Amino acid sequence: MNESVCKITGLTKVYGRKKVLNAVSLTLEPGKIYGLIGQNGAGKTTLMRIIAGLSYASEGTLELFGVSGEKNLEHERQRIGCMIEEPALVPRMTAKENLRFYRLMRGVRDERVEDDLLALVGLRDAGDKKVQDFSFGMKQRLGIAVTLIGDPDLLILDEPLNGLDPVGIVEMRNLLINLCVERHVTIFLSSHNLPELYQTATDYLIIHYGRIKQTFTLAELRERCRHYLHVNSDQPERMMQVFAEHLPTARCRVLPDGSVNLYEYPDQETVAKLLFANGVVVTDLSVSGESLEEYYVSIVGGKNNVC
Ligand SMILES: Nc1ncnc2c1ncn2[C@@H]1O[C@H](COP(=O)(O)OP(=O)(O)OP(=O)(O)O)[C@@H](O)[C@H]1O
Repeated sequence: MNESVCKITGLTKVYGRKKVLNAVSLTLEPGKIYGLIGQNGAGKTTLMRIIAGLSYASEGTLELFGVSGEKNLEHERQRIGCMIEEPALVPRMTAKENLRFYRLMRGVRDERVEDDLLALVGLRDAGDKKVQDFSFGMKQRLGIAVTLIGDPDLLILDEPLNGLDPVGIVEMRNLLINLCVERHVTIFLSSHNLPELYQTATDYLIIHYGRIKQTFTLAELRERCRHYLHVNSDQPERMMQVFAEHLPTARCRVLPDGSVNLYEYPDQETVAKLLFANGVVVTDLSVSGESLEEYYVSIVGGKNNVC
């Protein structure tokens, strides 16, 4: 079945006079891990809360598993597991008691899920330990186990990597990939840890000031990140003038040392000839690749971006 897991059209959320989500449209397809990227306050949590039914849109439509309408959505949301901000765990209860509590709340009869889920998130030996004695990473993993009660088809995780140490991050990555590959869970997660997201997600969405600025797959990211032209010269300011005059549509990023990464440039030779013809001595002209982090900055702009 090829039905989308989530389809959003023209979604807007207004708080007071502020539009925190602005005409957001996106589709989440089954079997993928979507990484939602955006700076603080971009609207990531708000978007996730609306999909999860914890908040309502001011405008726009939301479809889950092919159905829309609030009444139907309420039913379909049983197929969603979500952890938005800190996992809601009861510190004085053990891990197993927490799972039991949520299992009963969700009306799942089979108590074997408690042990199964503890094993799945790597907490098999910590089931009888009180959550107040858990490390942060253990709480995050137990939080994920809670979201998996009821065998969800869509998992929404807001900053699940926050506060994890390097080992915890790798464990979380393996867990998420395993859930997607083995259990066919679609995952929608947000994170500021872009190097990690690069290794975990299959698809990306960049949200900027409440708007979806770009969506792309990992393959597209690799393709786009493969080439940019790094140009250095002995006259950085003159070089920028030449680019502004002759390559007005080229995207570029100025690095702190005055060198420039050019994206979507005509071709290497044209750029070299252009600079030469305008009396700029080029000291470096090389094609390189970039990271997700650099790509993100080139899309949303940073203080070093001038065009
Ligand atoms: N209940 C609320 N009332 C008023 N404004 C809100 C409310 N919730 C969020 N906002 C505002 O909406 C904007 C988006 O917030 P949101 O938490 O969705 O951003 P975010 O991308 O998740 O940021 P972060 O990376 O810091 O978690 C922010 O400007 C925030 O102040």
